[in-house]
Amino acid sequence: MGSGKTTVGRILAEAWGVGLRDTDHDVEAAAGRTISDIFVDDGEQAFRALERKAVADALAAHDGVLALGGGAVLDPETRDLLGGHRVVFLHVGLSDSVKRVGLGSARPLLLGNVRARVKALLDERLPVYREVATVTVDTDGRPAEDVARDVREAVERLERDEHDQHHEAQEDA
Ligand SMILES: Nc1ncnc2c1ncn2[C@@H]1O[C@H](COP(=O)(O)OP(=O)(O)OP(=O)(O)O)[C@@H](O)[C@H]1O
Ligand SMILES: O=C(O)C1=C[C@@H](O)[C@@H](O)[C@H](O)C1
Ligand SMILES: [Mg+2]
Repeated sequence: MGSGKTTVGRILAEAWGVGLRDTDHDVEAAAGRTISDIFVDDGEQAFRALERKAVADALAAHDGVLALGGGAVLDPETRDLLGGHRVVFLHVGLSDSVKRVGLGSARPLLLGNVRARVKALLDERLPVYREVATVTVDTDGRPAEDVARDVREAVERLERDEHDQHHEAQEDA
């Protein structure tokens, strides 16, 4: 949370001339309720199911940058949906994360002691984020523009490599 998905996503979408979609926004639009209300009324499991559907729908319909909810990759089926896509992990440490989300956060998973909750979530999730990511960029103490440039260079490098490998394979055939 607060790693810069929306901010960096917007810069990238503009640079590539594509659209930006955000599954948190899609879930709220589809449910006609806020994420906080969904968590309070129906619980996290119900939210993850709506989120999984939002990710599947977005991947099927949207050819651009997709910002995922911070916990989307915790769901194994959502992780499977991401196979074959470029997944960017914007790494943020405890102190920058807390600064960015604000101590008075309305996020359902941060209720209580924000710093302690962010630490627990980071500890628990880091291994999953690292496993799912094809590109990882550190965001601590760095402007969003610099982060976006690193993501762009890394993704474009991957695409060049894939393109070259594809041509080499064709030449060998
Ligand atoms: N690299 C950065 N350095 C400093 N502040 C940043 C950086 N990236 C984003 N921010 C600021 O941190 C806040 C959260 O950023 P943003 O909304 O982009 O994060 P997010 O990952 O989309 O969060 P969420 O979990 O709510 O979806 C915003 O106020 C944004 O301006
Ligand atoms: O980290 C999380 O689990 C969440 C992050 C937000 O993007 C929202 O998807 C929701 O508040 C849950
Ligand atoms: Mg966001």
